[in-house]
Order: sequence, then structure tokens, then C-alpha cells
Amino acid sequence: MSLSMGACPHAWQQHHLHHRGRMWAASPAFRRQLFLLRSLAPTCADGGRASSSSLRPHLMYAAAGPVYEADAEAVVRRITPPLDRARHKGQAGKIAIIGGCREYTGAPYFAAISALRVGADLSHVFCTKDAATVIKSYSPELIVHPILEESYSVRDDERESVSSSILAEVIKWMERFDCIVVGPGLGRDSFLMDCVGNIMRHARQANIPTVVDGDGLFLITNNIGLVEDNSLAILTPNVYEYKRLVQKVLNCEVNEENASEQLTALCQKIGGVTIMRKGKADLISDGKKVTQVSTFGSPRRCGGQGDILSGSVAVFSSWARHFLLSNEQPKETRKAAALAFEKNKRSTVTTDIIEFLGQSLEDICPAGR
Ligand SMILES: NC(=O)C1=CN([C@@H]2O[C@H](COP(=O)(O)OP(=O)(O)OC[C@H]3O[C@@H](n4cnc5c(N)ncnc54)[C@H](O)[C@@H]3O)[C@@H](O)[C@H]2O)[C@@H](O)CC1
Ligand SMILES: Nc1ncnc2c1ncn2[C@@H]1O[C@H](COP(=O)(O)OP(=O)(O)OP(=O)(O)O)[C@@H](O)[C@H]1O
Ligand SMILES: [Mg+2]
Repeated sequence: MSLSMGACPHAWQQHHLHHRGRMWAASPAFRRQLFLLRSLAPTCADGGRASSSSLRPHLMYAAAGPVYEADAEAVVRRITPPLDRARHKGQAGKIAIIGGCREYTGAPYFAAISALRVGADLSHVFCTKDAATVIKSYSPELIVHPILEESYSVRDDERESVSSSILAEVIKWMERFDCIVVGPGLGRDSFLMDCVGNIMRHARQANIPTVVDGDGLFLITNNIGLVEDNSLAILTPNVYEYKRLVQKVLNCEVNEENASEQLTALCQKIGGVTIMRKGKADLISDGKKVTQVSTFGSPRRCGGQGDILSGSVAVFSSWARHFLLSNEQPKETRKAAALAFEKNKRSTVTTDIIEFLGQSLEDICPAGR
């Protein structure tokens, strides 16, 4: 299905933006958009499947083979659903984060709140009991399910029944979600990993798109069958997570000279999945082609920015899916990072970036009046 400009209710905005010329390119609003562009990468991969017109044919690099720079803004503009009065709660996206344990409460919060700030209607978090109250206290906007358990809180003879009841509880909700994000702040407890593996299998059977990040990547690296041949899986590894995946799946070291070929080979070996390799430039592949997003965001590398990305990717990929399925009509995190850095400089933290998500999206795809 083609994502033609004419099909987009915001096409006039795109036209308008293209004609602002150099002044626009130099404007603070344009710079603010740059950060958001990075978070679009998986969406761009999806958009790329739908339309080669979402790729700029003029640019590229990669030591071996062409890599196209994704026109992330155009993709976002096309897939962002209009703020239509006839729409009801949930139609702009229901997202769930599977993550949050004794050590990590920030990561699932960042991912879940970013999904809301990008434009989803409902954002859930499935986490351990220890983490739930903490996460809830960060924000009343989130729906928090304190259902996961770690080994320390489960007796050996209870494991099977606890595992079944965790799965049963998640299954009750699963069908409602447009996308789940597995891993932010999940931790690596063995019992928890087993339970989450079961959740992933169920999500797959139910055809629920799944973004795998953080400790979810640790889980799948050691159980690659969890994502094998799953075209609804998007992996968002950082530099270390990517290294572990390459070592495990391709049985070799990361090769920067042939980055795009290696990424393609990794996708193909796993089969069907889309991988967004985060870094100085984000490289995205579905095993067929490779695109990149290299617009500059922020020089701050504080923890949590990958969580913003995974939550945002969940929303954009569900918008893209709706667009493709219904011919209705996704963008944005490097841009919010740029905005936040402009304001806070070296003291920029993840919460500052989240504050700018809305404005960044607004610059790309205005909500209208
Ligand atoms: N505020 C929070 O709660 C946050 C929690 N986070 C969570 O923390 C958990 C672990 O994520 P990480 O990305 O830290 O996990 P990793 O285990 O991949 O990395 C831990 C750190 O160790 C170092 N490291 C790892 N492998 C290395 C290697 N081969 N060579 C050199 N240095 C290496 C890096 O500095 C890295 O940041 C995840 O669940 C993640 O979601 C992060 O998202 C950051 C924010
Ligand atoms: N060197 C870089 N220059 C510019 N942007 C980067 C760079 N490295 C990563 N990014 C961007 O920062 C965001 C987070 O990537 P990062 O590699 O820090 O993820 P992460 O380690 O998973 O983060 P988290 O701390 O949330 O787990 C992504 O949007 C990525 O595109
Ligand atoms: Mg991470």
C-alpha cells in the first residue's frame, strides 16, 4: 500500500514546511525536530516497506553498500492520526511496557510516559510488586499492574503456579494492546525471564507487535526462538546489546566496516524481525534494506534516552500499522533531545527530554485547532 502525500490529512503541512526554505532550516523549530527524528527509525523501516517514496534517494554512506537516510518527518506526518472529535479513547494507541523491578523503576516509567507524551491514549506497565507503587507515584497517568515476581519472592514449589497466574493475568489484557514493549528496567532474574518469555510467546500467538529493548534483549539473545521469524518484532539494541546479539547469532564480532551488511545478515539470520541499532547514527533494517537516521539530537548520553525511544517506537509502529491496515494515516526523539539540550545544556536529564516530546511532534505535525 502506498503512503502517498495525498492520502495524508496533514499533506498541506508537509508542503508548507518544504517551502520555508533556508530560513526554516536554520530556525530553532527545525533544530528541535532533529532529536525526534531518531526515534522514528523503526517506523521508518516500516514506512520503507510501505513506500519507497519515504526514503530520500540522494543521500548515503555505510562503508559497504548504500544506506538511505530515512525521511522520518514525512513518515511521521503520514501516519500520525488526526485529532478527530469522532475518535474515542484508545484509538490513538494502547501501549504496554513489560518491565520494572526492584532495581529499575525509571526505565519503564520513561518508556510508558513517552508513549503517552507522543500521543498514545493509554499506557500500561506490567512490573514486579516492589516496583509498582514507585512507578505509580511518578505519574497518575499510568496504569500499573503489580503482577511480576522475582525468584527471591517465590518458593521453589510455587514457581509453576505463580508463573501460570502471571501469564493468565497478562492474557486478560493482551488483546487490548496495539503494541507491547518488553524489557525496559526488567532486570535479569531467571524466574522473571521465564515468565516474560511466556508472555512474549503469547503476544506472538495473538499477533501483538512487540518492541524488545533493554533486558528484553538479554532475554531474547539467550532464547532467540522468542523472536525468530516474527515480523511483528522490533529490536532496539544499544551498542552493547547489539554486540551481544551479533556474537550470539552471527558468531562473530561487530564489524563497523560492513555495518549495514552485518545488520542485514543479523535480521535475516533471526528471520523477519526489524532491528534498529542505536548509536551516533541509528541503523534500521528489516533484512531487506537498511535505512539510517543521522540527524543530530543531543550530545548528552544520560541513561533513559533509549527508554524514551522504545516507548515512542511502540506508538509510531502501531500508528503505522493502523495506517497500512485502514489507509488512514507516524515521528519524533532526537528532536526532543535537541530541544532539551538547548535549554538545559550539561544538566539535561531524561525527564527534560520527555518534556519536549509534545512540542517536537507539534513542530512536525501540528494538532490544529
Ligand atoms: N533509570 C532507570 O531505571 C534506567 C534503567 N535502565 C535499565 O537498566 C537495565 C540495564 O541496561 P543497560 O543498558 O545499563 O545494560 P547493559 O548491561 O547492556 O550495560 C550496562 C553498562 O555496562 C557497560 N557495558 C556493558 N557491556 C559492555 C561492554 N561490552 N563493554 C564496555 N562496557 C559495557 C555500559 O556502560 C553499559 O551502560 C535495563 O533494564 C535498562 O532498561 C536504563 O534504561 C537506564 C535508565
Ligand atoms: N553517539 C550518539 N549520538 C547521538 N545520538 C545517540 C548516540 N548514541 C545514541 N544516541 C541516541 O540516543 C538514544 C538512546 O540511545 P542509547 O544508545 O543511549 O540507548 P540505551 O543505552 O538503550 O539507553 P537507556 O539508558 O535508556 O537504556 C537513541 O535515540 C539514539 O538514537
Ligand atoms: Mg536501553
